[in-house]
Amino acid sequence: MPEVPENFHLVDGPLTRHKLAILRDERTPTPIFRQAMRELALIMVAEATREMPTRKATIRTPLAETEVQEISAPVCLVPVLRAGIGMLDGALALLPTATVGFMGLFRDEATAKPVEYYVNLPRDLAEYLVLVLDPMLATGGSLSATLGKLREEGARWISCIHAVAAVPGVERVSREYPDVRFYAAALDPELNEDAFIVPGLGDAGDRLYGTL
Ligand SMILES: O=P(O)(O)OC[C@H]1O[C@H](OP(=O)(O)OP(=O)(O)O)[C@H](O)[C@@H]1O
Ligand SMILES: O=c1cc[nH]c(=O)[nH]1
Ligand SMILES: [Mg+2]
Repeated sequence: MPEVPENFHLVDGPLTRHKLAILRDERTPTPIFRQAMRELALIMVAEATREMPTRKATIRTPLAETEVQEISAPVCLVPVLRAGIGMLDGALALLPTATVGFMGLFRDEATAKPVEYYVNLPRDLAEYLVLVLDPMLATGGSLSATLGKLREEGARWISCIHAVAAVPGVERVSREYPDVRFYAAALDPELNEDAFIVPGLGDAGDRLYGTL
């Protein structure tokens, strides 16, 4: 395992490994791939919420008054289109009251640089705990652009959730955004000449939506 930055968290266990095995397998058909991505998102989101700030509240159970803890701010989920949508349903299963913002980017095939085509974020982003959803972190270009936009819009507390991250991308975004937390179920060593993650799982958007 390469040395990882402090703000990168590998979410590793039998269940994430099992889901990843399904996602990585080139024989996995689209509906099963989509289901495994949703399930992996559930696990990853549960892990990322562990660092969310909480506040005390007093409530009554049917028996007595007691002190409880609540997540202290509203949550905004930001899937990076298209592939991030594959994690949205799983995230909403755990955080059903979350607001959803959208970041539309695709990588130019020739340059691997992100091209922005749609942004729709809530006003007052500073008020939210922001969870970015994108299955793949390759060169880090798309995530860097996303984080730049979120900061511009005022976001302060941000965590990012990925299925597979590659070392070059993790090094880039963790250096550029040391106060953001990054979670992935796998950390893959390298990119190929087309900037695809190796071994990776291929093009996550194409595999989710059958556009191979
Ligand atoms: O770290 P990077 O090198 O920027 O690569 C990662 C990006 O590439 C993929 O999106 P893609 O451009 O394939 O768009 P899609 O989701 O619409 O398929 C992926 O979902 C990330 O957003
Ligand atoms: O390996 C990769 C790299 C970028 N985007 C993907 O979907 N897969
Ligand atoms: Mg794609």
